[in-house]
Amino acid sequence: MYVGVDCGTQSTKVVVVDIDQAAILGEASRPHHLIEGDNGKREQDVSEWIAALTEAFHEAVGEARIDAREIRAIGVSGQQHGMVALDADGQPLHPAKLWCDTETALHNEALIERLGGRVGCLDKLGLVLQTGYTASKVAWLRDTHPDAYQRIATLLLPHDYLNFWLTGERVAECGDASGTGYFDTRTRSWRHDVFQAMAPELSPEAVLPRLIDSHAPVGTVRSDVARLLGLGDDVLVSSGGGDNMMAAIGTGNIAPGMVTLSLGTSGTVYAHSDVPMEAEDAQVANFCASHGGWLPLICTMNVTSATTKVRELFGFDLTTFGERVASAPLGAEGIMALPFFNGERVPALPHATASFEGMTSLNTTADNLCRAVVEGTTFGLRYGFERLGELASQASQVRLVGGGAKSSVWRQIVADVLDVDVICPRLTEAAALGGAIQAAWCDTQTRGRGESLAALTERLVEVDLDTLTRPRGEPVRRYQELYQRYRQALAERYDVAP
Ligand SMILES: Nc1ncnc2c1ncn2[C@@H]1O[C@H](COP(=O)(O)OP(=O)(O)O)[C@@H](O)[C@H]1O
Ligand SMILES: O=C(CO)[C@@H](O)[C@H](O)COP(=O)(O)O
Repeated sequence: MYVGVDCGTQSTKVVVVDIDQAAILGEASRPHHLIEGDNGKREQDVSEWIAALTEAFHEAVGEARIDAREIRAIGVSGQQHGMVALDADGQPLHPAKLWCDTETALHNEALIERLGGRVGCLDKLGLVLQTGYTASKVAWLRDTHPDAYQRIATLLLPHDYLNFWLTGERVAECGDASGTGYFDTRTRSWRHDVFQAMAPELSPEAVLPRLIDSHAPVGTVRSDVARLLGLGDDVLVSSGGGDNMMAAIGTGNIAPGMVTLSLGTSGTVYAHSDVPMEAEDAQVANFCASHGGWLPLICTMNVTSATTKVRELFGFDLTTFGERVASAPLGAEGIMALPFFNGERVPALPHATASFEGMTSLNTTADNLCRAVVEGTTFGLRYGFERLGELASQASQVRLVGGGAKSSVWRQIVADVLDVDVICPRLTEAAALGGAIQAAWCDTQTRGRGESLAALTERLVEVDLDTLTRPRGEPVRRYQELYQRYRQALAERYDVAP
């Protein structure tokens, strides 16, 4: 029996998987609260992650009707890029600053310049720093909270922190480490020189966690945590990884030829690559995968965060929201949303704000505004999909995950806007499933059975044929025109090349 945990932006999900029966026996989630500020601040209290994990774990195990002592290993997935700065006692020095925090955008720009611009970043890191990466958050802490900064003993990412809570070990792995901004994604190693340029008072040898391979264990669960969760002795914790890396595993995207697209708080599009990607476009992040290989990725900051904002304005539940989107005509009668409620990463517009264009006294209806925000976020993903070049365009099918993938009308909009077949895995909580699969891989590698990751994903990742959605001729053509209008708006308003 294996457990996968995914600490996303809005909630922590837990799944219980029986790999012998190839069955998902239980799943549960608990929400987190976001600490927001007008200046782009997006933070979370790490104790909420622990509480959510613990509660969701008990519920998922209960639903699975198993004894928790049957669990052999746990794999943890986490929202990428967040900064968890710990003191010498392992206590957080500040709430976790999240991937979607844009308060640190100016620090990011300064770091890029310090590293020698786009060329210097590529040379040192194999990717160009983007708003939200961990490095700018460390620089921000140094500027704004020098006392806390001076006391940093360990710098972890969100999933590293949960691994630390589970095991007491301060460890990192290459997939999530790729998004720190002080890690060379080609050689899969920390860049101490880059770290020191950003944080000269700290010793990288001391504060950066030990790197392990994706299939290696972080350690075993500490006895007090084992008691809290009802686990037996010697429960392994696998390396885990960033949520996109783990969702790659959970969608079977571990070899070339497949694309995963996530409609979560963020929107992401990514594909496996056997070699590091030398992207022309700085917006493509050449991340390492958490299963070996690389996972070139683009990320937009406004997907369900934007749709939720509009949905809640009208007081709609998810079902009503889906019905309203479906009942508005394609193109929302001329209303187009640039949904940058939280700035944007791709395209790089950290200070942008959201706008709805083309509103008149006749077309300004709740239905049209709901449809426009879904279409606008999907246009953003098409922009990202195009940046991935052949890696995306050669895919014959896109695997759709994240909360928004549960909406059939949104699946159709994605298929029509991207002009590609889309399908969901049976478990759309793909990052949590990826955690459980990686845990099984780690356990069987460590304890003898030696099952390959490919064999495990083949057995455990199942697509849901009922969700297969194909692009339709006329809507594809109409969305092509509307996407051009979206690009035109980006060019006029923000100088993004058309
Ligand atoms: N049927 C649906 N239609 C639109 N949005 C949905 C639907 N179901 C869930 N969501 C949204 O998905 C989001 C959660 O997605 P998830 O991938 O779990 O996010 P994260 O991992 O970033 O926390 C929530 O904002 C939720 O409102
Ligand atoms: O920053 C990125 C990817 O680079 C985001 O994808 C985060 O990893 C958050 O993921 P979700 O909470 O939206 O799943």
